[in-house]
Amino acid sequence: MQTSTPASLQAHALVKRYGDITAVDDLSFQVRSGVVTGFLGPNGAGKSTTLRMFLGLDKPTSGAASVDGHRLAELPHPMRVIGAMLDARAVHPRRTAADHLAAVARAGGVPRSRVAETLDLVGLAEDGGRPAGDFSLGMKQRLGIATALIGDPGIVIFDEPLNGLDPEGIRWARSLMRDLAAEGRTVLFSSHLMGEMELTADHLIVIHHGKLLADQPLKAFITAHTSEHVRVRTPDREGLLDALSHAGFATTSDAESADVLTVPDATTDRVGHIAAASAIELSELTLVRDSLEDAFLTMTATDHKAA
Ligand SMILES: Nc1ncnc2c1ncn2[C@@H]1O[C@H](COP(=O)(O)OP(=O)(O)OP(=O)(O)O)[C@@H](O)[C@H]1O
Repeated sequence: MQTSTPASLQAHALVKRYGDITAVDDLSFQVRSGVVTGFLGPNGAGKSTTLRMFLGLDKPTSGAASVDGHRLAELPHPMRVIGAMLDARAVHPRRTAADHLAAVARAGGVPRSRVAETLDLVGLAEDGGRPAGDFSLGMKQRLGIATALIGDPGIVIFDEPLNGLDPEGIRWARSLMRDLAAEGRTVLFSSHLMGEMELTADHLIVIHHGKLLADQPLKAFITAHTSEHVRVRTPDREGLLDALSHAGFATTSDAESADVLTVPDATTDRVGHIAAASAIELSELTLVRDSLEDAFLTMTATDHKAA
């Protein structure tokens, strides 16, 4: 696939109100090419509304959502610049997958040869002649992704692309997004599957109540909003509690199993050494790092209290 000139998405002081509801509230961020950017936020945070404004499907109340420095309406061949999958179910059920893609290609001034290429790319080469209404949810997702890619765009937006995909499909979609970014494209996707986002995204944009909460590399986000602790299991709980306390560690017990202790701000080397020095037997010694999900829940919970 060919990559067009460097592409990016830019939200500038973007606001969208629906009556009394402020769905998007003074949002500014930029999405870079060559990396996979995850768009994260709780239900109702304003993700879909923001994506719709980039695609010209919703008009900002104020501010601007630009694609390659332009409003979408100003681009002569938008489908060759940006492709999106917002709702994979938005396909006529009696139309075949190939006919659906051919109609989209025709409307976008894209050569018909892209239909077979794109069906192949998403693993539907054998299913192009079948009505989309007969497709499973996972196959519809693949067709939605094909629709986004038909114009060979430099920018792709996927809203919940992993919904309905089986484990093999999820792995496929993950590597597709990574490949698209490696080709220099701009990839923005939203997902509620945070484990998947952690495996797929390089960069995160986090919003809550329509406002920007974070715009940073995924690893930096996790480091900034989580902590590490040592989990240690011992048959001599009292002895270890005593030894750790003497060494200045504030230890908490696991609510579910009394023989498990949690030691914040410690290393496994240090805890292992303290235990050995007191001849205390350990049956487990693990450094536990919080996940993206932990980081996200911590951050949105904090913000909720502050709001
Ligand atoms: N057409 C509309 N009319 C009125 N309110 C709307 C409309 N579209 C969205 N909203 C409201 O705007 C807010 C943001 O919705 P949006 O769908 O953008 O959130 P989201 O982050 O995509 O949520 P989800 O993860 O649940 O899809 C919500 O309060 C929603 O009810």
